[in-house]
Amino acid sequence: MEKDADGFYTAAPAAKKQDEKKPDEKKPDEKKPVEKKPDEEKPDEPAPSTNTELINSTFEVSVTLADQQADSSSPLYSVKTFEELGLHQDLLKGIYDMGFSKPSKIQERALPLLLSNPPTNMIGQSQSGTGKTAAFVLTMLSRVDFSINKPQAVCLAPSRELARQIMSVVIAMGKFTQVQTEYAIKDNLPRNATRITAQIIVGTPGTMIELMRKKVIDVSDVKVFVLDEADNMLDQDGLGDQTLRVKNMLPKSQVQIILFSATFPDHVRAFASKFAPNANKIELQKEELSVDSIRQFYMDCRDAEHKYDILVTLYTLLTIGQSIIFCQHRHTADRISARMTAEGHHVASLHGAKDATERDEIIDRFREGKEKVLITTNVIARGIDILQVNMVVNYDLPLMNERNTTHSDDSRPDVETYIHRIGRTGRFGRKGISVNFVHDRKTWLQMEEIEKQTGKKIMRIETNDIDVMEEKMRKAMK
Ligand SMILES: Nc1ncnc2c1ncn2[C@@H]1O[C@H](COP(=O)(O)OP(=O)(O)OP(=O)(O)O)[C@@H](O)[C@H]1O
Repeated sequence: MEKDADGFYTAAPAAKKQDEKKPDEKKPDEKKPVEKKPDEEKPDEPAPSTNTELINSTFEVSVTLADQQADSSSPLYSVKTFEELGLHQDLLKGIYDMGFSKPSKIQERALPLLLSNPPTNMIGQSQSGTGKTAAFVLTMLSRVDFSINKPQAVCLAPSRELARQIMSVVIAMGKFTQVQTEYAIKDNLPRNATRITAQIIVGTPGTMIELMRKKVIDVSDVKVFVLDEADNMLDQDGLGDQTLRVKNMLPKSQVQIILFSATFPDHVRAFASKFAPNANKIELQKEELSVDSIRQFYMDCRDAEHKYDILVTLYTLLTIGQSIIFCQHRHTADRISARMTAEGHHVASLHGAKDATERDEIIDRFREGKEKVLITTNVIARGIDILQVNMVVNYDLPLMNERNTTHSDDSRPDVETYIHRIGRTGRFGRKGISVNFVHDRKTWLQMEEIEKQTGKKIMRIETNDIDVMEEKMRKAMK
């Protein structure tokens, strides 16, 4: 199969891990109030290594995997082949047609468990960009009886953008099968639709509930229920209620429940075990949560306005590959993009307040590389797989109060969302960098908490000398 313009199935060599240190004495003293941190307060960091090549998204996957074989701790490492995983010939053809030559570690470990009979539930965790989608898509495709024109597999995702992406994988992997598919996302079906006969349905919970309630989706033959970004889908502060309603509409027995995510915070893990009883579990240790191919940085900004100035200064660097800029609020995303556009820069903004058609157009343009810089909110923090994205900027750090609107004063950092946000880059062994903007004591402490919880160093890039800043960034991107 030809690769799409969005370059879904290409890969580049993995980044080498850097052993860099942020001097401890430069962190604010916990006991004393911390002043704003002007750049000159801290010495510069050691320059990152430049001995790797620029990301080349036209490299074939086999190159990446050959590289990865050497490191058995890599989430991309595998000793098995797809043939050994017992997949149907038509699915093998689909996989190879996508350019996959070997399973990744999560695929190697999860697929035998997912495909064994009788079907067993699964709670699977693996870092961002390591191939979880293929694991659950292959399971759905393997379990569907193509001679029956009724829904048999239902997959929920937290955003329409992710649902559309998952569907593109279903279609690509199922290319040599007779699979029929349908979306359950807003404004997709005609209002008078009466019955979906497709075997695999991918959507978001609200629309899925509506279609099941109206019996447009007949659930009686459903045998696989997948939650991608499962911790988010089950979180009572998020989509938990809706997801539970969908589950309660499915047949009580016979349904294999499959939960996948890069993160499973403790409070969700317990609920996940009830939601998917007796599940096989593949879990990550806390220190393994994010991949090492993402190099993390921060920039000291004097105040909120300085954040904007720095972002504008970074513009050329943001467009070397593609970049995603995450903001806390929709209005911030709109305001920054309007201002940058007025100043002659080319950026796009995407958030949940835009209508469905516009959202689809924006993400498609970004996928195709027609937009290089996307300013957005948490709406695309999870799952979105665009291989050319080599930089993520946390213009605002993610906070718990965005997740839980009933606790609007909760300014603790949302570490899970942080892990997912930076995971939009550095996918399947590619290199990527993330940059956090911090501008006062509060944001500094939030970032420090993220660093503590993820166990990964976040290195400083100075902002007081633009040339030095640019130079460092360019090096980091190599
Ligand atoms: N076995 C494989 N060989 C080569 N490329 C692969 C393989 N499996 C997956 N990929 C590619 O790796 C990229 C990341 O995969 P995927 O989107 O499934 O990651 P993920 O684990 O679901 O990430 P996230 O946690 O961000 O949702 C995709 O572009 C996918 O096509």
